[in-house]
Amino acid sequence: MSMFGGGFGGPGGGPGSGAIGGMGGTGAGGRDRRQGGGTPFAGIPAELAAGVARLESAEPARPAPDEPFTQQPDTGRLTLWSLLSGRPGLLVAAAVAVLIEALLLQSGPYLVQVGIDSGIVARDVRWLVLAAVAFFVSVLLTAAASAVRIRQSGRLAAYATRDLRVRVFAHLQRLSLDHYTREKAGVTMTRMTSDVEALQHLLSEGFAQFLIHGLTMVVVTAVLVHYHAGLAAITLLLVVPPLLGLSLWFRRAADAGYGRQRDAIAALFTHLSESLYGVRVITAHNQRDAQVAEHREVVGGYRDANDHTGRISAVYGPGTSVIGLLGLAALLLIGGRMVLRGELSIGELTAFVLYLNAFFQPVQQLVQLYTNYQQARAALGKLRGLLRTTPAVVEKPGAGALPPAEGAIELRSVTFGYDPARPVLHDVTLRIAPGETVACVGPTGAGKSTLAKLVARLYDPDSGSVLIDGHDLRDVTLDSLHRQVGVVPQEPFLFAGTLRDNITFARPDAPASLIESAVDAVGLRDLVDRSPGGLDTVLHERGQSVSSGERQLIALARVFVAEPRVVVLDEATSSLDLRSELRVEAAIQRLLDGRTAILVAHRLSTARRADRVIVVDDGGVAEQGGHDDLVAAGGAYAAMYATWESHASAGQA
Ligand SMILES: Nc1ncnc2c1ncn2[C@@H]1O[C@H](COP(=O)(O)OP(=O)(O)OP(=O)(O)O)[C@@H](O)[C@H]1O
Repeated sequence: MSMFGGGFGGPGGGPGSGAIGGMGGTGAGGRDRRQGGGTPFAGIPAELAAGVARLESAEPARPAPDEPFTQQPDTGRLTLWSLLSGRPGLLVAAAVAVLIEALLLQSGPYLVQVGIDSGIVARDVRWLVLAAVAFFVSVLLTAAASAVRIRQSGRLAAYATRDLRVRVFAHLQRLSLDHYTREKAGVTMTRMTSDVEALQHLLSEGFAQFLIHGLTMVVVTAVLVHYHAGLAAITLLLVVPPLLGLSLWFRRAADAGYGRQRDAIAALFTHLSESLYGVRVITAHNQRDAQVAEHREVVGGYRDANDHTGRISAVYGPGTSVIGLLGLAALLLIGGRMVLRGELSIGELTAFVLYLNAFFQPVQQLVQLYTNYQQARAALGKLRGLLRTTPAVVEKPGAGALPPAEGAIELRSVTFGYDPARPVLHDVTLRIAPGETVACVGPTGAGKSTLAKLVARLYDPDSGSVLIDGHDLRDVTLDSLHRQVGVVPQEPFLFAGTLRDNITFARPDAPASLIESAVDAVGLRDLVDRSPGGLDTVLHERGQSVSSGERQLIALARVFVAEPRVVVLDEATSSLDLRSELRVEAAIQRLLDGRTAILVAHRLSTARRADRVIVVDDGGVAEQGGHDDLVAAGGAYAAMYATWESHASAGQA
């Protein structure tokens, strides 16, 4: 198993991801953009450079976040209110605009009544003109209030969701490898895309509309009572109880429905991301039709979830319409009789009908909004769940920095299992001297990579402790640890960015001379010279435009530039040609010079050159010693070596 295998789209860095290539940090390209060079504009023709610079200078500045990234778990609350109240100024401005808009909207029917009763019926043209002008002004004012409301609530939503996205992303950076092994990438993608968008939709439009329509209903009720208390009571009694009953049913049915819809979207994203990531394997194994069939199944699940929510909405929407129209019919009958009896003017009945209509319009809108609200609530629940996930590897509050390390490593009675009930390593005790290179060998799945992961503190032991220079890794800050322990994973991960971005990933401010010596030391000079833009050549996503051997060399250069005191290197098993293999080996040799190193050695040629070999088997260190001594001792290592040697010579023959 690869040191970083499983989980999130291949190799992943640990928390903080200091010298580690992986999930950690922003993409190399992103960082470079902030520094003003590199990726996006490398290779821009000179005649376009001025235009590009102009466009760049017109872009809004995005200052660094107020709060720096910390390793401490996120303990903040996540509620709709916490999202809304983050920018009180915008909230108040939007709320005031909502209030004005809702009140202005209600002036229409009243002005119609004045126009009819005081203008048309009383044959007074001045009142008619006055009512019409007032109507016109109120429409203009409503439009202005509406513009302010849309602008402010849009800004509020944009800020709130940006903060939320950054907060969840920071949390993802904090989570440790166990999370990425357990959780599917597609599910996390859904949290960050579809779920956040559902919230954004509610925050930008939904809440303001909720308030407008809610207020409208309250104001209209008051106006109806004012016009004719008896008529208002009869009408409302006829419509409100069935409306309430129907809404309660919808709430219950929708709750389950929208939760299911969120899960279905996550499953869809998961399948999509996995099949995109594995497209080469799918093609090579001729599984495209099977993938399509599987995707049809997953999409079918999503369709079913949508169908369910669509079905309940189809009952609720028309149901409320019917109730409203029946109410209007009853009003026409009862109100009409009152007009005939002279208890109500014709203008009042018209206004009453218009107001009742104005009472039902929000109900229709609220149905739609309620759907949005339910979706957002389901999304919020999922995001809250993600934020509550605690990393297995946490930094102690008040942990001190690991002082510049000599590089002495010690494992004291370490027991560890991914499932604590089934330990992979049992009571392992090991000391590695500063500057020593130790090669871990042993059967597949014996726990070699696990031992290396514990030294890089990608996991914590279940019992016992791991120490560097006598400092328990749990007592030092993750940042200071990862800066001094460099990890080269078995499958190096490259970011979409330039060669330089990838080499300086762990140390963006590395001096040019160090980058150049890293390139020479690991044997990347050929690649750099061959590439059209030299170090500024843009690599494709996940480094697909370079060979696997070159990816390994770049990963080695990355650690070289980071200058850690301890190197943990999970050697790749991929078969390189002899020349590449020799190049990688020479690069490793140079990288390890003067550093303490743990090599998970799959090639015994690597083990042969180490200061000490440890054979990991049966949950512990079965044998250890110098290569020659172990071969002479005739134990497990000697047997492995004899087998390897005979294969190697057969291969060469
Ligand atoms: N993230 C994980 N979750 C659960 N089990 C794991 C995980 N990673 C490794 N294992 C299991 O732990 C055991 C030790 O794995 P490890 O990767 O340390 O083996 P290894 O000796 O490095 O193997 P290889 O030579 O194949 O790289 C294996 O049985 C493996 O299946």
